[in-house]
Amino acid sequence: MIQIHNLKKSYHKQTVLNVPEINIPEGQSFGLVGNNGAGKTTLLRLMLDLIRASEGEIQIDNQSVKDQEDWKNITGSFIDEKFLIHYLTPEEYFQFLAKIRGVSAGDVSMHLKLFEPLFNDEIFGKKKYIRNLSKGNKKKLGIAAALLGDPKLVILDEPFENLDPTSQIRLKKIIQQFQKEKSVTFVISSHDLNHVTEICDRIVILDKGIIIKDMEVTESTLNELTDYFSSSVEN
Ligand SMILES: Nc1ncnc2c1ncn2[C@@H]1O[C@H](COP(=O)(O)OP(=O)(O)OP(=O)(O)O)[C@@H](O)[C@H]1O
Repeated sequence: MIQIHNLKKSYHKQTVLNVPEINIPEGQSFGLVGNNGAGKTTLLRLMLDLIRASEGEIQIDNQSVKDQEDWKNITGSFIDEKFLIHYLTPEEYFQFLAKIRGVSAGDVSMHLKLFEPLFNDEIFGKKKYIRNLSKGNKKKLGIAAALLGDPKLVILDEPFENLDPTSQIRLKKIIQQFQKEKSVTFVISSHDLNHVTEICDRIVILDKGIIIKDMEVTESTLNELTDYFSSSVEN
């Protein structure tokens, strides 16, 4: 689904990301962890052609993200609040998305039904503009939007950040449902080691833009991650 080759990103001659090779097969849930400034968001932004690489290439579904367009039809994403349209209400935003993604009103309603427990009656029917939603509720809306229209690939930057504990558990269940029933490929960055090991099959640790570990998730992965991040505390 995603192929990364010789990827480098530099700012003012300083390399912030250097990834020789990553291949993410279809249906995999790929987790990205690393301390602040490790390069996680940079990698996700490069995947979505929001910034341009200094060297190298990313392909989604065998298409170069910087030169081709069709990959956009199969990709859903939520990186930050800038992805939303703040002067719309959530209802208007989903009507807009339905139009551009060719999703029927019935399918939008069915989709939003899946998110009802997560939305907790705080997002729709409140006559509020998106700009007036809380940080956590904006995030919930953005994730629901990313998953609309049966995307084959979904890219999420820190989806659990700013969500209350109940919402984190509800979101995890929704992601697991999409993994099981729709075989969506996920790329998820997170600082939450527990959640990321629960929902991902593979986890990559980035540090200063470099891949430190690339692990298939097993029963021992959470301990390995905890050991890795604790050792940085001791050093
Ligand atoms: N536009 C920019 N100009 C200069 N440096 C940048 C720019 N964008 C990102 N960087 C640098 O790139 C590095 C990686 O940043 P990035 O946001 O990808 O890290 P991250 O792993 O997502 O961190 P966090 O966990 O804090 O969100 C950081 O050192 C950051 O300062």
